[in-house]
Amino acid sequence: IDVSHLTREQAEKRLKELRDIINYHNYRYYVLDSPEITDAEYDRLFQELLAIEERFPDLITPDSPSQKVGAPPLDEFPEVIHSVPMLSLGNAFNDEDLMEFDRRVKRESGLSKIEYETELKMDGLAISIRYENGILVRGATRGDGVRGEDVTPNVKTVRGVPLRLLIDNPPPVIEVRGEVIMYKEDFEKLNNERIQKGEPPFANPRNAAAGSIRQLDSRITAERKLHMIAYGVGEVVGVEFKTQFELLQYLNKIGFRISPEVKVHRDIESVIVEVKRLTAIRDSFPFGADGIVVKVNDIELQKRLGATSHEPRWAIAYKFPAEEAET
Ligand SMILES: NC(=O)c1cnc(N)c2cc(Br)sc12
Repeated sequence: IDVSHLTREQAEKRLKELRDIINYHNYRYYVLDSPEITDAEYDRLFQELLAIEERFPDLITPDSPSQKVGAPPLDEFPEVIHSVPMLSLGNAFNDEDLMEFDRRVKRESGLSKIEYETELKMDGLAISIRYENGILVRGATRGDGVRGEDVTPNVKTVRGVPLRLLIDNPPPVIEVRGEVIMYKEDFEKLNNERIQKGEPPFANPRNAAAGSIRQLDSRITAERKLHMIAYGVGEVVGVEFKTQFELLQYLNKIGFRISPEVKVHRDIESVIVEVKRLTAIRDSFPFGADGIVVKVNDIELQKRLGATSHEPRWAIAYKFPAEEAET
């Protein structure tokens, strides 16, 4: 695409337009799963942006879509300290465990009625992405919950991760947490390629996602077709939420994929019905899901219940029964 006629001022204006247009179409395609333009039209826009940035490299901004294709390899990952620890979840394996969870929440809160929210538990790698004034500034792995690895260049390549939040007046700080996953079909294709090349196949999509996000060369990460599904927040300054359900709607609005099948329940009995329904359709999802996360919906109550040193008291993961070995 010939951009030689552009003055610097015209280039700056056109780059801003292209960033907004391309970032919007990324959201349509990877988050809403409903593209408005063809891949060819998208590629033309992307090539125009690259051509202008090549002529005016100092006009490249951190939220440019060109920053999603990866950067030269690192020697190692810097360390990140999570100001809000990334906790893991306690497990429930049957209805009685869920009833016991409900009894414990009622006992600890002194309430006789608890509203719950359910989401899928994706089988991937937990990631925390920090945005300052709407710009992606850091992506980190969970690590041990307090110390993780800075994998920012890699996180930028993940589908469904916006480099700039899609709202006009973004909060000063928001850390979005979610699971980086690889779709089952992309996992199969990747393993076939690896076997063709005499490389060891990955054992499962979770290992493939973890191995891909922890690549020192983020250009390799960019080829691995990773997706992110958001499910919570860490440090937040300047925005508040009343319920978990509202938090998820906000995350979706600012540019993230969220779990399919999110529901609010007036009691644990309703949760148990939903657990049965989702267990029956567990193989229908394009990514690995290893259970259902059951959360107290009211954020104020979540805070009151708090957490142990490594698990929240306001959430539990119902684990799907181990799948019978494929015969
Ligand atoms: N929907 C959710 O909250 C969710 C989904 N998938 C996961 N692997 C995890 C882990 C934590 Br901790 S929460 C959560």
